[in-house]
Amino acid sequence: MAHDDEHDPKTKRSHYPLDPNSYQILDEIGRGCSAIVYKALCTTTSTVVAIKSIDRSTTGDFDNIRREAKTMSLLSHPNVLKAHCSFTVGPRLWVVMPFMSAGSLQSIMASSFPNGISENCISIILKETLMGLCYLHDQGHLHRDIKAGNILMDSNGSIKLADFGVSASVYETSSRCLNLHEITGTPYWMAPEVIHSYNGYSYKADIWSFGITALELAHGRPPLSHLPFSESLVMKITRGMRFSEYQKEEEKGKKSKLSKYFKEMVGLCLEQDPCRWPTAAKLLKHYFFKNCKATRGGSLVMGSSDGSTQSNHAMSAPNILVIVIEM
Ligand SMILES: Nc1ncnc2c1ncn2[C@@H]1O[C@H](COP(=O)(O)OP(=O)(O)OP(=O)(O)O)[C@@H](O)[C@H]1O
Repeated sequence: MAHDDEHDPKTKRSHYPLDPNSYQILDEIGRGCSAIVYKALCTTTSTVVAIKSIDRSTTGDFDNIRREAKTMSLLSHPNVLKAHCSFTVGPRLWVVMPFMSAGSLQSIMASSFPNGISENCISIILKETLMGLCYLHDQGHLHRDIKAGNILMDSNGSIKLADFGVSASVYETSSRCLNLHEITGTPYWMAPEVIHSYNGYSYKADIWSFGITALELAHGRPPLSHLPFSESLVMKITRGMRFSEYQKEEEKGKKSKLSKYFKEMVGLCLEQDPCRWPTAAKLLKHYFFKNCKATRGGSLVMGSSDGSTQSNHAMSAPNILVIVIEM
């Protein structure tokens, strides 16, 4: 049974001290553009946590970062990574959050599934991600950087949407409209309308990135990733990105490993006309997600490279070779 941090009294936000001396840094997990993420032990709660340490001096828009921390601490959904607390430590902002021991889907694929993961697993991962996205949209937030690198998994298979580094709260914009005339996100996953930016960023541009993420999980990399960033942008703008053409190219001479329901679902996300992109709630009702159960209903069991299966805790991302769903 997947463990739900938000509903565990041991991990309630108020239990986490706003004092750096209460955290013992154990390891560096990774580095992003302006942050270092550490695995740490909270000595007062005896809980392992992740701490995102952001350097104020190297971040242009510190307000945006504070918004990230604020947004993360106010959220409460099993599929959205919540911050336990945040506070400043000298020139840095520390954001304390649950530690997701299996890492991101991108790092899991890089170490064990370079050509993508099975459709059965994809359907569960995407359904959980979409439930998190639905919640964010309902709360008036855009994510703006949906990709496998921002979908985190813990050792018992629960999935959380993370990294609000570029998210924006719709309710914090003065006009309360959905046109945020900024280009943010990671180019391969960005919707053409965001690149054009004449329409601004809407909820539905998250849906485009969600569709790109589905393809990333299926093939191990996002479409056009063989091109440099700038070329991939030009291609999207000048030629439009036709999902059917991309899929034909991917499957040239091979038997398709993807079902018609997967292709149909992704096709909806990557419609050329943004008006036709479904909302997250509508997409969740798609047949592709009908028969897959969320992990809290059962448990994600991860098979190791020696062929054995383990229910949880003992697995580390590099050992994950097959993921089977036990219902
Ligand atoms: N709560 C967490 N538990 C475990 N690993 C995490 C957690 N949060 C982030 N990570 C990992 O830490 C690394 C750095 O994350 P971070 O969000 O700073 O940067 P990024 O997403 O790689 O890049 P960017 O700067 O573009 O956001 C990533 O590999 C990420 O998967």
